[in-house]
Amino acid sequence: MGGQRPHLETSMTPVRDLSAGPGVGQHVTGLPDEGEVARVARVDRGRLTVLTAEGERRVSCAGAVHAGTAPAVGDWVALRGEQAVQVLPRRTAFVRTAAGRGSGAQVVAANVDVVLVVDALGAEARLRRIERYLAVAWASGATPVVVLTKADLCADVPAAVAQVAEDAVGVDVLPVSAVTGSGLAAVRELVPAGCTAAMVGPSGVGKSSLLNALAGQPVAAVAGIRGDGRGRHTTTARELHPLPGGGLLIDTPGMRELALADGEGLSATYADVADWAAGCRFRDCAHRTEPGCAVAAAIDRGDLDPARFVAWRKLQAEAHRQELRADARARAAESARLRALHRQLRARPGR
Ligand SMILES: Nc1nc2c(ncn2[C@@H]2O[C@H](COP(=O)(O)OP(=O)(O)OP(=O)(O)O)[C@@H](O)[C@H]2O)c(=O)[nH]1
Ligand SMILES: [Zn+2]
Repeated sequence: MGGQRPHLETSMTPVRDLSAGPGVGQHVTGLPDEGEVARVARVDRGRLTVLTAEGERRVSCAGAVHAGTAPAVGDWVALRGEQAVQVLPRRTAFVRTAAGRGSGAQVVAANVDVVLVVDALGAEARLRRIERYLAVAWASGATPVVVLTKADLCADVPAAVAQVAEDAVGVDVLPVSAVTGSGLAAVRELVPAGCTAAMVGPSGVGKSSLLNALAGQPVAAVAGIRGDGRGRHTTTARELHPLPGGGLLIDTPGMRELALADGEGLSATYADVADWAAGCRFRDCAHRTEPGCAVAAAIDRGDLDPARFVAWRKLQAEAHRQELRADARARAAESARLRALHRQLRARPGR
């Protein structure tokens, strides 16, 4: 979704970067409205909780913001006084297409660099489920990493990691335990200063525990010890959490529900790409250098985001690999049958 970063006045001293993007406190030029920028940490009913160099603030949205792009967690907004007057261009965006009814696409998190696809090692790895989250992550423009929690409950961590790694082509897979702290350092390294990460994954796999462990303090309520039943975040209203290393971690209910809402699977996520591909001249078009390739044409015209195409192709390749694996088993069975037949023929006297 490669939006342009706003041009920054380089003579200004950066105050503190609230992880990659315009430095907080810097002035942003090249925008209709000049002003201080801040990072959206929460959105409720049109009011924003934003992080600035001075700390957390609550601001309202100016009319122009109401009319234009609705701010999401992770957005950079230009402030004027106590109002957000503009949403700055996004680098990446997690989009939830509202099922049915025409409320359209909703951005649930913006400017995420790394997506932690969280699943637990305690139970059988859910490969299809992880794939679905990976598809959504790739589509956002961010880079996914699989984080397998509850390593302390797993008897053979390397084997479980290898199984997921074999399936999640080109994606790092990291085991971690919020209980023993093993693997936490490697996850922290994924979210250094200047980086914004977000978590996706089903309920109960340990996302809140992971966030607390990474933050080094309890910022999110963990199942079983959240007492008042008044919702997930009991100690803070933020959905964007600064980590000790300088990075930021987004944990918002919208992200948590993302892939579950998208149960129809990959074809629905990438229906547009499949539509373009159906228009190629050759039925077996690989969408590389073939003449009459409708996908390449759509990319050239700017109708199809190349990152989205790459994501789609990765998933296609993965589906193809699964088929080949099934095929290989079928071929092995077939050649065993033929070998047996040949042995019988050779053994037959008087050929
Ligand atoms: N043994 C072990 N248990 C863990 C670990 N991480 C989380 N848990 C437990 O797993 C349960 C769920 O943890 P949460 O952190 O609330 O999971 P969540 O993904 O945030 O769940 P939701 O808030 O429902 O989305 C809790 O009982 C945790 O104590 C871990 O690394 N090891
Ligand atoms: Zn093509």
